[in-house]
Order: sequence, then structure tokens, then C-alpha cells
Amino acid sequence: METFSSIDAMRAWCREKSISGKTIGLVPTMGALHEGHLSLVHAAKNSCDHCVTSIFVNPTQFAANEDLDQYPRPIEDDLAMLRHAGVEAVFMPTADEMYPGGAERHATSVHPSAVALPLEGVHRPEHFAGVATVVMKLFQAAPSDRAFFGRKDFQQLCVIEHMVRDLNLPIEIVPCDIVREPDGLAMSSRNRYLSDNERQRALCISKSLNLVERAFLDGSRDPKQLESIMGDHLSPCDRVDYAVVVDRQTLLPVPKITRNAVALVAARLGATRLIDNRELETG
Ligand SMILES: Nc1ncnc2c1ncn2[C@@H]1O[C@H](COP(=O)(O)OP(=O)(O)OP(=O)(O)O)[C@@H](O)[C@H]1O
Ligand SMILES: CC(C)(CO)[C@@H](O)C(=O)[O-]
Ligand code: BAL
Repeated sequence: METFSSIDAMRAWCREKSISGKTIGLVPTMGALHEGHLSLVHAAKNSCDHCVTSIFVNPTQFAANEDLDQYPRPIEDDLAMLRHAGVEAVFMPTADEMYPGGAERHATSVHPSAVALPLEGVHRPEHFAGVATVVMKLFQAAPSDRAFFGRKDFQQLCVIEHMVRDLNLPIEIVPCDIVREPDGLAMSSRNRYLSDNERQRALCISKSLNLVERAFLDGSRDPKQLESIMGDHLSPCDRVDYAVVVDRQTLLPVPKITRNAVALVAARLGATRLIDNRELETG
């Protein structure tokens, strides 16, 4: 497995692979890897000739009061997992390599589509501009045929899909299903912040989504009714930023579900903020 910290070297590796007609799959991550990330790697390896994974804790998507400094960086463990998974190249640039002159003075950025505005956009107003910009930069540093993103970060996936569509980027976005712990908790790098008690209480998030799905499958098409089911079961959380059922395309509220929808939750256990969701398909 080769590791690259320079954009030029990473780009040269990708160019060499694609000149010979081979396809490349890119898996962007912030490290602290778990089985959710590895499922993206497996999907990339299954559908592409070569797989590149990036590890970069992107400063421009964190607000000043967020966990940029504490974000876990177990780089040796991450590299061992990627080696074991058969990844051929890892892009792990420094912040200076990605943002010469400093992330805070970085001038040109991607303005994401309106799908970035609700939900996470309300609670993390600069977040998706930072995500879209760094993903655009990762696509330039590691030019690939396909990029793999998890449905766990559902709104992020929408933002990236819109960016690729609106800016005509020559890359296919491949959404990958949410990988969960055996008890239902969505895998997330931030789960490692949880105390035993918080970890136990965090289970109410996936349970509330199970109950919403059950009510939806039983015929409920009233978002308010579904949201109240979620609300009733999220009381073990210390704070609920949102627990909503919205349109799958726009992520905006609808009076009645007539086409595909999605239930999304963001909630805190202690200082840890977790997100999860469940797609509700009208069929
Ligand atoms: N449980 C999961 N199942 C599937 N994909 C996942 C899962 N968790 C993360 N991913 C995906 O992995 C990619 C990298 O995500 P990231 O490195 O931020 O991990 P994370 O676990 O979501 O971290 P965080 O706890 O900071 O949200 C994203 O596309 C994300 O959606
Ligand atoms: C897509 C991403 C790697 C951009 O920094 C990050 O937001 C993540 O890990 O989901
Ligand atoms: N998985 C999304 C990255 C973030 O929360 O910044």
C-alpha cells in the first residue's frame, strides 16, 4: 500500500492507473476508521480496478466550537485496517498541503445547493461549504471514476450529488448503506467519545427510527405523527437538534408523504453529537 501526502504525487498515481484504462474508486474519510468506512472500501474494490482512500480531518468543515482538535487520529490503526482491506493508495495530506496559506484564509470555495440549508445547515451553518470545497479538492487531487459515500451522512450525500450534477464533475457518486453495530447504533467515528452510559442511551436513536419505519410500513403518511413517535422515544438523549420526516429530494417538510421521504435525527449524548436516518420509500 502506498501513502501520499503530496497532491502532485497522488494525482500522478491516479493518472498512471487511468492511462492504462483502469477505473479508480475514491473513498473520502476523516480517519478513525470502522466497519462503515470499510464497507465503502469493499464497494469501491468490487466495482473499480483500483481503490484510493483519503484520510483528512478537514478544518474548514468544523466550526470554532466543534471537535476539530479532539477528533480521533489513530493513524497507525487506520493504515493497518486499509492495508488489510486491500487498499492500494492512501492520500493523507497535511492541512498546509490542502490549504496553502492557511485554511481560514482560503478564498475560493464551493457554494453548495439549497439542500445544504435545512437540518445540519441550521446547526452547522458553514459545514457543507467546507465539505463541498474539500471534496471538490479531493476529486482534483485523486481524479477517480467513482467516489463512495455513506448514507449515514445523508444530507452530505445529497450535497455532493448536487455538486457533481451542477458543476458537471466527471465522477459517479455511489451511495453506500449504513453499517450498524449489532444492537442498531449507526457506526460513527464519534461513537468512541461515548461513555458506557451515553452509549446505552444512544440506542434510542436507531430505535426511534425503527419505530418510525414500522408506522410508515403500517400506512402512516403523516410526517407530524411520525415525528411525534420519534420525539417520544428520544428522551434519553441530552439534546435533540432535530428529529424530522422530510421529502427525500429537497429535505424540506411536506404536509403529507406522497413520494419517498426520509426520517433524520441529530442528537447529543453528553458532548457528543450523533446523526442517523432512515429512508422511507413509497414504492
Ligand atoms: N456507519 C456507516 N455506514 C456507512 N457509511 C458510513 C458510516 N459511518 C461513516 N460512513 C461514511 O464514511 C465516510 C467518511 O465519514 P467520516 O470519516 O466522517 O466517518 P464518520 O464515522 O461519519 O465520522 P463522524 O463520527 O465524524 O461523523 C462518509 O461517506 C460517511 O458517510
Ligand atoms: C466527506 C468528508 C471526508 C469531507 O471531509 C467528511 O465530511 C466525511 O468524512 O464524511
Ligand atoms: N461525517 C461528517 C463529518 C463531520 O461531521 O464533520
